[in-house]
Amino acid sequence: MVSLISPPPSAALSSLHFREESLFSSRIFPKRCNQSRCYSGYLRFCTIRCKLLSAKESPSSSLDSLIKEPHKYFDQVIITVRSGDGGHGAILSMPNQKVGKSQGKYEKDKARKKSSYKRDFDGSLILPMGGHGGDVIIFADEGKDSLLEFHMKSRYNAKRGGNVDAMGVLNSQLCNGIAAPTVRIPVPLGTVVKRKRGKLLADLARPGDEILVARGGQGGVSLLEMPEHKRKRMMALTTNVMRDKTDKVLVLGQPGEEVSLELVLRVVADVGLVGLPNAGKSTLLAAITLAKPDIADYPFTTLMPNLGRLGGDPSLGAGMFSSEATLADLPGLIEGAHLGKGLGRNFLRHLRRTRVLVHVIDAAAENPVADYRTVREELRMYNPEYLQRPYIVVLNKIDLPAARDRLPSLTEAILRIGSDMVPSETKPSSEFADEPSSSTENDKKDKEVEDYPRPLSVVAVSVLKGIKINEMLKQIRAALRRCRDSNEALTLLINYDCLSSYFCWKT
Ligand SMILES: Nc1nc2c(ncn2[C@@H]2O[C@H](COP(=O)(O)OP(=O)(O)OP(=O)(O)O)[C@@H](O)[C@H]2O)c(=O)[nH]1
Repeated sequence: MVSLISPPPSAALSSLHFREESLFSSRIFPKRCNQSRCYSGYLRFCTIRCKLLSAKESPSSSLDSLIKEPHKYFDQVIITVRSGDGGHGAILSMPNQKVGKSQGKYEKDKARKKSSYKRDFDGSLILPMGGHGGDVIIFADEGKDSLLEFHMKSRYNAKRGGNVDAMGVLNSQLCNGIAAPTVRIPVPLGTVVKRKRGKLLADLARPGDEILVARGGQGGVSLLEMPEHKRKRMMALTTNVMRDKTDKVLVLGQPGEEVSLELVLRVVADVGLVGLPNAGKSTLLAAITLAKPDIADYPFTTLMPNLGRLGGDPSLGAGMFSSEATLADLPGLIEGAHLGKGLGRNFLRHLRRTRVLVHVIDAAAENPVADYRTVREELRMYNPEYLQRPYIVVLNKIDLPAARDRLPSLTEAILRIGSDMVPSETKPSSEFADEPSSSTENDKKDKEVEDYPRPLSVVAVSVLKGIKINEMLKQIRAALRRCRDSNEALTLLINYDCLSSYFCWKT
């Protein structure tokens, strides 16, 4: 017997075992019980306890994995919501109101008062209804920044509506059942709500945007039960007269609906910072906004997008606020990011809403031009539309001699890459331009990259040492303004088109 209950291998299990043993010896088994029966009972007890413990442990272990790798979970989740059922109506009968001639004025008044039921504008009786079941609404809340909490709680149920609280007799005091409160679920700005593996329901991009995802059940109606000879007269007063037993289903409240939803967060930012790991994106964000991202000298310090708010440019006077913008610092991209390497694919979707991209390059790296091409290529492979966005290139770390010395040739090489085709015979003169074109395979790849527009500008900075930060800010704001202007022009063009087609149609 001792060998059978010898301590299990793992420490956790052994502590469990010894806890069981102490229970076994002290409380559960009476001293006089037969030994073999006691033991089998003990084993059964242990099994039940172990099952209970493992059932209790499982959520915490999944919680641990969430805490360890929040970047994998912060922007996508599946939740289930259920709206409340409607409350039930009631089956009522009319009270006896025989007012005899012998009754005095007081009794007559009382009887009249009693019969002053709630009536509609056309004089028909209003019978109480069961309360409406609670709706479920998802709304965009500026105070939220991730979907992580939905992994801990993924089910939301609204309450059912109240029943009509009646004792079976119609009277003027009867009220509708109480409507259940709406369950309002806050999500971060930029959350897209979809049916699980189904159609898109809403894109909650602005504060206050909301969507009703599950409508509460309607409350049941109340019915009047009448003897057959009185029904005809009563039906002139209300249609809710019960004719046969099958009508009773109308009294029951409608059930609520249950839906599984997929929530996907797409960060809302005007400017997206992209680049290889360690290029200095987080340092840049910290240098120009009040954001406090993690910064360290190793790749993938940034695990989740960081957001920062860029203040307006005071030199623009009243137009200062038009130069405000939100910046998103995304985790670094590496080659193969579009296929899921590194953290890339998880975050590339967060560029979707950006208007301008800032491509940060470590100018002191071994081959900054190749780094530049890698990131452009990853963007192209993920979504070619990303390469059509206006962007500026920031050559960072120019405080380091390695970067400073190669700055002119580096800038030139980068400005050569772009859709304003360089004649293929013209060999670039810079030290970097030769390297990727050494094989035909690479030639093809370069061509594809060079099919895309050139950067609006290339600025050399040191975000750590604060060198040329203002010049960079000027370029970012200029790019934003350019976007805004082109958007306005587009809107004007559309409006003009609409107007002209309207006048054509009129004439
Ligand atoms: N010398 C110098 N170092 C810099 C500069 N900017 C950033 N660094 C350093 O580069 C390292 C990486 O900076 P981060 O801002 O974390 O880089 P990141 O691009 O956000 O990196 P990931 O989080 O991996 O994407 C840190 O040690 C920074 O101090 C700069 O202008 N000059």
